[in-house]
Amino acid sequence: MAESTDCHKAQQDFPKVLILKPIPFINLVGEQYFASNKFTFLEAYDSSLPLHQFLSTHSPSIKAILSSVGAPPITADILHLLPEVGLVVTTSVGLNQVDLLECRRRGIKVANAGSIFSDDVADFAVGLLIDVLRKVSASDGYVRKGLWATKGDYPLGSKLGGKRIGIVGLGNIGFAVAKRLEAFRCSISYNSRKRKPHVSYPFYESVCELAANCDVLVICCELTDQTHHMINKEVLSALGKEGVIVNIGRGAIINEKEMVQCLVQGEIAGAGLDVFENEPDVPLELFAMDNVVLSPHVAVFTPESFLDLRDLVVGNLEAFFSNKPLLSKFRGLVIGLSNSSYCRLVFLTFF
Ligand SMILES: O=CC(=O)O
Repeated sequence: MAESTDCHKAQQDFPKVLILKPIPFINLVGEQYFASNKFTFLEAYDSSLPLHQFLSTHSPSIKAILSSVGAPPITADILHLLPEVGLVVTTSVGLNQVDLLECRRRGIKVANAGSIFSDDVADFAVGLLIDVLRKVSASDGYVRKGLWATKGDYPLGSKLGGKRIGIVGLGNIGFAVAKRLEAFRCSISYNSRKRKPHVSYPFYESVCELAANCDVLVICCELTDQTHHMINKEVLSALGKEGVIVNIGRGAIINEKEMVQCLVQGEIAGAGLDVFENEPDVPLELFAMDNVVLSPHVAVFTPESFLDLRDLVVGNLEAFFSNKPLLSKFRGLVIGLSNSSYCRLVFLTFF
């Protein structure tokens, strides 16, 4: 009895890691998956208290935050209520839900999911593209509705091989998409914040110019103030009537209203979309289009990648609570691949 009381007390003394919203797909592995004997989680979403009150009540014990896609943003206001926080770790690659500048100002370290999901996301991007070009989902629907027997052949799709692919954001994921599409004999060019010195693919400084010289745009960049609505009517018109857009980045990188208009008016040929501006809401017009393939923000990972995610997230938290550097594996990738998120991570963890 005394032992269990001691154990309970020890747990109460553990530093707390705040979670604002359940981690996506946590049901695949169970809540205990990220457990450790170095910290305990504090789940704000289980409390009946209003968030601000909850945070103020627990603020002295909250030393870190675990965030994820779709979780409430980690804003300057939230951080202001949590002066003891020294680390924000995310299960996502994207860090758009975290106020990075405020973290830097407060000396808070930030760690994302690094390259763990790059292969999964890249596979999915290629899958979406093949689906749009070769009408896989659309012809599946045709067969299921019994239309093959009554209406005859379904229109043929377009060949992937030989297509000119424009990668927007040549980070880890962009590279993985490019490598896969090279194997399909596509030609690759890219737009990024800066030309990559060791990359031989043609670089376009303007995304509009890239679009004008490509058949397909694959959006792989981060959502930032600079990339918000970067893909607009002008870019889509430059892509042209035969052009296809694939988005596995973030919905708001595309001006969704203008993209829908372009699709309705046949100003581009099709789209493969895993992300949307106001998830889980998807513009209704898209539902009726068989040149558009839709998925519910699932490109990101597979159950197989969860194990690596656990090692990285728990490893980063344990390292932080043991006053050790965040996982070195992570930094190595950062420097080698110069993905923009990683560069930020290096910046934030080395200041
Ligand atoms: O979209 C998913 C992620 O950023 O991990």
